[in-house]
Amino acid sequence: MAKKTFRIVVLPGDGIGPEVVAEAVRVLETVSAASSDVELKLETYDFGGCAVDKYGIALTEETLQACQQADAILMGAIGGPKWGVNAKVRPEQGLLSLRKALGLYANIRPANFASESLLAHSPLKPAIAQGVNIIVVRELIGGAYFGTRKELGVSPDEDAAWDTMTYSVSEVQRITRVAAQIALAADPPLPIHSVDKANVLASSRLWRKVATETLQNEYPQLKLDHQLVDSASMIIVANPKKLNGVILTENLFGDILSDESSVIPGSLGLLPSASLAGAPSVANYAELTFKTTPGLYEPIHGSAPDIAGQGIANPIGTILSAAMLLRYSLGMDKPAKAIEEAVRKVLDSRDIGGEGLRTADLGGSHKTKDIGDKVVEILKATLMRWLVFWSLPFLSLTVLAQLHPEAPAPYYTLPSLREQAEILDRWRDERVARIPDILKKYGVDAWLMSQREHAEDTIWWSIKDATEFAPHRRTVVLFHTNSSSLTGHPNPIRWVDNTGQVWPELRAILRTYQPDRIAVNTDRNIAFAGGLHVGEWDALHEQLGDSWMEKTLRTSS
Ligand SMILES: NC(=O)c1ccc[n+]([C@@H]2O[C@H](COP(=O)([O-])OP(=O)(O)OC[C@H]3O[C@@H](n4cnc5c(N)ncnc54)[C@H](O)[C@@H]3O)[C@@H](O)[C@H]2O)c1
Ligand SMILES: CC(C)[C@H](C(=O)O)[C@@H](O)C(=O)O
Repeated sequence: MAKKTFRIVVLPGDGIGPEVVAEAVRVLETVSAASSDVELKLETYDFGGCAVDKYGIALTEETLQACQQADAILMGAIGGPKWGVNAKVRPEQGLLSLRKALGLYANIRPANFASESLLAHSPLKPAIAQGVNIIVVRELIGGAYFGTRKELGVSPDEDAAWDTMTYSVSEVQRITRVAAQIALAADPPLPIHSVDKANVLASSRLWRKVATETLQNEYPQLKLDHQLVDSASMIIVANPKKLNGVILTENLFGDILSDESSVIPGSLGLLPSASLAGAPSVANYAELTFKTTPGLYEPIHGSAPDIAGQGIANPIGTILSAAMLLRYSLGMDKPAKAIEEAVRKVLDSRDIGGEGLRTADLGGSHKTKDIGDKVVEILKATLMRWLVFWSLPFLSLTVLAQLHPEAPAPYYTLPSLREQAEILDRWRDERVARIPDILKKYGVDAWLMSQREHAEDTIWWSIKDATEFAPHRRTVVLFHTNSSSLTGHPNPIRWVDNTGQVWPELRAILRTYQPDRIAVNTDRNIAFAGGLHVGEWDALHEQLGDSWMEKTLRTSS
């Protein structure tokens, strides 16, 4: 089978950029070489100060075109004193143009500990820093960065300069949706802290209103609070865990707050970032419907001119950016996790079984390349273990065939029907055990399924006993969260009804349990086998009455 090819543009940039990118590139090459179905094609282009020196501009047409055609971009860092704030052409302009041209409106910057062993390096006391897990979701192509501006010395008012901070409803809606998707990807979902300056700025009042409405209307299960940016910046140093979850904020505030929170885990050199043109991919690359989410991935630090050229920069932030690239743009979550695991092992101290490697920013003397070598070594071992594991049946058949060239083709026997039923029931138990968490994730307290013989809910087939063929005359099932007042009852509670007794029992249970939101499967299009059919919906309504039906939430199965 032909390998699926992903095109990755690499922009090493300036200062320590090329040094840290070289290590992340080796990591991606390792993943590509070990994969039997994916090939990562990496192409390097000039971007930033190095492009200013060669071509007079930071972002050439050729580089822009390559980025537009790529599945994802890996960047190092750009800028430096050579092209400082007073320079005619600044590399930073190239980065802003690239973000705008690619529509990279969602900047995701996690701040957490890649290894618990780094706690001592935090500028905060360990008790305050331990457990910090903040993901800043920063709007990246609006606000003061891209509003109209006037420089000093330009008429009409030559003594003045200004920038304007503008936001539209749709710009706030789309970044709020990305924050919500990221919050929902965690289990349980993360709270969202929206940060603004609504007590002063008009654009912040719009931000607060639209973020609130979008979350209330589209993601009512998520928790939202609002913080003013000045107080949020105090909380980040005084009690950062209070902001654990997703910080949703506009471009300029996000630039500042993400730098502030990023130093908590010990060094700027540790943290990755992603800039996306849409919500991160949740599908796997092997699924038929998979589509890449274009994105640019870079460490959160700059070009660190003070240490450039010495081979001592910390490459971890860039290596973790490569992991984010695999996960968010290419749908390759498994190798992404393997990279994160290898990084943790490299950083974990020796007394807990890690390698304890440290670059100078973390008080050590290991070089950039030492860290890359070790990450690659551990990653290779993991990927090799997977390869052997998956090819074991194939290998043993090949060996068998060689030992007995005349032997008939080997075949597998199925287990007995009783053993098959035991296996199927074990799978069923695993599925049902996940349901309470799924209910919590989607913010419902219960899930009610009612059905008749010959009008079965499709979900039925995945939760029934292996030896059951169809629901009885009427079968009603009520799933609940284990943390509810129904703890002690089986989950699900199930009634097989031939006498009509189910309804009083169900009403009694609901009265004791008092769920606020009850999910019910219905499907208007697939009358039978797609959830409740019309007659059963009416029966439910008649038996439960309006007050309970108002608490139901119709979900299409
Ligand atoms: N996205 C980007 O490319 C980006 C981001 C921020 C700054 N910059 C640019 O980078 C240049 C330098 O900016 P700055 O000095 O304010 O910030 P910086 O992040 O480059 O450096 C700040 C401090 O952190 C240290 N540091 C940063 N990354 C490190 C790493 N991987 N390992 C070890 N130590 C590391 C540096 O040595 C320096 O002491 C400026 O031109 C700025 O505009 C670029
Ligand atoms: C280099 C600069 C333009 C950039 C920004 O301000 O967005 C940087 O600080 C960042 O956070 O990536």
